Amino acid sequence: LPGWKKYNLTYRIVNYTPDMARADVDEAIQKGLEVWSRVTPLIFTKISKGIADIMIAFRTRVHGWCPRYFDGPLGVLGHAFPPGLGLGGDTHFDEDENWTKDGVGFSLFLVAAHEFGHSLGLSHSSDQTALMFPNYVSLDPSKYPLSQDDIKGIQSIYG
Ligand SMILES: CC(C)C[C@H](C(=O)NO)C(=O)N[C@@H](CC(N)=O)C(=O)NCc1cccc(N)c1
Ligand SMILES: [Ca+2]
Ligand SMILES: [Zn+2]
Repeated sequence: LPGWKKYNLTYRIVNYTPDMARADVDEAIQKGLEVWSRVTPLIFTKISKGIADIMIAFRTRVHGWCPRYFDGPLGVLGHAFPPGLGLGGDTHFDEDENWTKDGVGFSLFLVAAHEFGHSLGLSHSSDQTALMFPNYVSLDPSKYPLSQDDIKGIQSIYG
């Protein structure tokens, strides 16, 4: 199965976007993870140093040893690697985007929830109502962003 072999996962926010208050970034990431932990036995624990299962960073263009790169404003908003050692689970957000809590720009919460779907083993869905649909649809973040398709997908990995 393409998932993690454990339910207790750690995450670390390696750096912060200047677009938002740190507390708002922490909250958006935590809520993005909660979207998935609500429907699975998964437990996420935040650590502030060392190597976490899910390393989260804001990057631009070619960055570090990451095999994928970003494309400036718009287009690709983020990418995440499927479960595994090293880069596995890691999530990068394109710092050339305008990240926001509830204003102009892209909702960090919504994009994070989508990326974490990848970090947990999901690929894109053709269901237009799914969070894992390839294209960003600015849903009202307060609404429950998971569709039945998302729930079926994640529960097929983490029973
Ligand atoms: C080929 C991939 C590296 C594309 C990349 C993605 O899917 N990352 O997970 C991405 O950033 N796709 C954009 C596509 C776009 N510019 O509309 C996106 O918004 N993905 C994040 C997203 C956020 C929230 C909801 C949904 N459905 C998708
Ligand atoms: Ca971009
Ligand atoms: Zn995606």
